[in-house]
Amino acid sequence: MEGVDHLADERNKAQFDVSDMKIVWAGSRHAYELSDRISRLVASDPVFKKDNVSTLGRKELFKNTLKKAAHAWKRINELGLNEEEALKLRTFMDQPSFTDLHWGMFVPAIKGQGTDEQQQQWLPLANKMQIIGCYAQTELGHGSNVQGLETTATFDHKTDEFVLNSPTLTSSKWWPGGLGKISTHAVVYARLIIDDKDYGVHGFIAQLRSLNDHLPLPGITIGDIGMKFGSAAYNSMDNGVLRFDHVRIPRNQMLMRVSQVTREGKYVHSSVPRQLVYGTMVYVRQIIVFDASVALSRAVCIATRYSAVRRQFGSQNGSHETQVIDYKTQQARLFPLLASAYAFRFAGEWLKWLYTDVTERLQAKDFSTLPEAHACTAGLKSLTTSVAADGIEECRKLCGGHGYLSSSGLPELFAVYIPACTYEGDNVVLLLQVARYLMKAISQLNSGNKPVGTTAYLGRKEQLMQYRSDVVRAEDWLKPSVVVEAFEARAARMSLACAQNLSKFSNPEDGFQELAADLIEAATAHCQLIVVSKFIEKLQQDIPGNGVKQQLQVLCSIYALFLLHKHIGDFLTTGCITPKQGSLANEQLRSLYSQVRPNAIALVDAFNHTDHYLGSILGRYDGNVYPKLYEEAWKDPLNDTVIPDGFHEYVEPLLKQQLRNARL
Ligand SMILES: CCCCCCCCCC/C=C\CCC/C=C/C(=O)SCCNC(=O)CCNC(=O)[C@H](O)C(C)(C)COP(=O)(O)OP(=O)(O)OC[C@H]1O[C@@H](n2cnc3c(N)ncnc32)[C@H](O)[C@@H]1OP(=O)(O)O
Ligand SMILES: Cc1cc2nc3c(=O)[nH]c(=O)nc-3n(C[C@H](O)[C@H](O)[C@H](O)COP(=O)(O)OP(=O)(O)OC[C@H]3O[C@@H](n4cnc5c(N)ncnc54)[C@H](O)[C@@H]3O)c2cc1C
Repeated sequence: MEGVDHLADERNKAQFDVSDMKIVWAGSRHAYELSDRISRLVASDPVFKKDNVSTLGRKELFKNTLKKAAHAWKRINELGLNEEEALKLRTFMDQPSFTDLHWGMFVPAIKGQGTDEQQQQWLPLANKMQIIGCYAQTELGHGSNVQGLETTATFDHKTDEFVLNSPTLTSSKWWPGGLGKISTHAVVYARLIIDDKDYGVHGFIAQLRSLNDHLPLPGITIGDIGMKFGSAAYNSMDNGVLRFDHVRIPRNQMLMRVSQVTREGKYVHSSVPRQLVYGTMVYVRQIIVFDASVALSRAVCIATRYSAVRRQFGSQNGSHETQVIDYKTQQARLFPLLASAYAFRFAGEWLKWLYTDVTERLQAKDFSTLPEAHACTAGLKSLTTSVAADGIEECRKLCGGHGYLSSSGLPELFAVYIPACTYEGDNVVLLLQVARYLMKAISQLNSGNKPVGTTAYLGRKEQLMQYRSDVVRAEDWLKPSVVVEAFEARAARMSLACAQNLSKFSNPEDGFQELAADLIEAATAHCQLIVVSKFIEKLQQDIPGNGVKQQLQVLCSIYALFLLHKHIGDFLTTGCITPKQGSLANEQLRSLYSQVRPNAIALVDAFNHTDHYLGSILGRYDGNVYPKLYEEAWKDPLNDTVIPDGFHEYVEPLLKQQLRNARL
């Protein structure tokens, strides 16, 4: 029934004020109002309609994306939107496009690695979109191993230029988004060669296409790398291939904040750490953590609303069947994901703070927190994207058969989201970076170097090795200090065990390779500890709103105890808890699920997703699922005609043949 709220009863059950929770989720009243206003603006604009994208062919899809990107830019200018509002508008457009890389990586790379002069030269052009840029780092042969890149930038003393070259097939740039068809410029990562000496990988600004006719400049071979996973998904993006055949660029197009090449061809390294060449990745990884909470929240919102609408079994004397959300198995699969979406939101908020702090310190030439920022962004990017990707697929299964329909929104969300586990650093490779950071922190304990930041707990090594949980009742697991101590002890013991095993190898690198699987488990335990701790810290703040804090406390406990239950092997084998304490945690978890149940719909309403952004019939705000599913089926192009194309050509002759055979 149109106009009826089928989920009204569910909404009435809520024990907290959903409008206050919306503000907590958004981060502030300002962020909520901005997000609410821009999401509605996009939803009401017919150009941003997206319900047909999954039936478009690649070329049509790409053209449709260009149209939307251009329209977004037009609206941003017409409405005079600021940077924050413009970013939201592009987010709610919800179709990956070249502009993501232009604003998300090209511009930040120039800001982070360019000198003041270079910023003055390039940023005004980029900010007005008079040039469009991408981030060309990965090659056909190397992605994770950045030091292994093969593209060269050789200094020519005579002409004061660099010569960009792709010496091998494997040195072809491969993957950069926006590169394939649209970018006019790129930040290209290449090995700097001066007088036959290799100075390693540096960033260079290169023009790729003419600003007059958009054709590739001489010496440049460029194109799209082809279809990717899914139908629409990331195929709206022109991930590209690029080869240079001795292409010349002026010397001042090397990004020179970290190191410089003088007119005389002298290489000068400034006081800035060389790792700042990787700074754009740190910036984007931090955004990706926040984005993981959004992606997961969309899937959870769809699965939760649909689970309240869907009924199976349990009818007695003609009464309603049971809502599937009331099945304990459904709750045990769904509610930890709901809790994770909130947990990642707060971890993302904290990471944004950490990133801002490290950026301010860098300006003041304090580089001390850079390793911590790298380890935290790498680790949390890995943890949150893996959980979000698996979580979206779990939400599809939670919606049964209808979850597999394109109109559920879940297949598209999954297909577009899963590369997050790979781009900006493969998740395993990034966890190994965290493990290196942890092993380094442990190796420095004996030299009196007190670990700080997220590794501070390792400084209490002796105490954590003695730790035994004192939980005696299920409710004890609700105490934040009890949870944090157990997670700290587990993480510390796993890391210390790795460090001890590493010390048995004469060559530490051999040991690191051999123990890599254990090391990533230790790194995961460390990252989970960070997320749990940041959730608990959030709850120590003043959180206004009727019942809001109580709901968040329940979600925080679910997040922590679900992890404890899932990784019970770690907690038991490290001797942090006993089997009895493990089963008490599980008992508490069951009780927490029952507490979430009446609030579940309101907790997903608090994400404030519009129906346009969700793009899901199963997740509609009004819960009017069946009539809309039925209506949508008839819109499929196959239903344009009663008899499909090809029937007369291929199937009818078969049927006729059978008929003839039968008559004979
Ligand atoms: C305002 C607008 C915003 C718009 C929104 C934007 C959209 C955002 C959403 C994104 C959505 C879609 C975008 C998708 C686009 C995808 C883009 C890409 O994928 S770009 C390519 C990304 N590539 C990678 O991530 C490669 C992964 N590999 C690496 O990062 C490294 O090479 C590494 C770390 C694996 C290798 O390290 P290794 O140890 O072998 O090498 P080094 O010798 O280089 O390092 C030694 C030393 O340095 C430390 N280190 C490493 N990395 C960093 C870093 N980034 N920062 C600081 N320090 C770093 C390392 O720990 C070692 O330290 P040490 O103390 O010596 O042990
Ligand atoms: C959709 C998408 C968009 C992208 N956009 C861009 C872009 O705009 N610009 C850009 O420059 N790049 C981009 N990339 C490339 C991306 O950054 C790389 O694919 C990513 O960094 C992973 O590197 P790889 O492909 O070399 O994987 P590989 O390193 O080859 O990984 C293959 C396997 O090997 C494992 N492995 C690798 N090294 C180790 C190790 N040391 N120890 C243990 N296991 C290891 C990995 O875990 C993985 O299982 C994009 C990629 C995708 C999918």
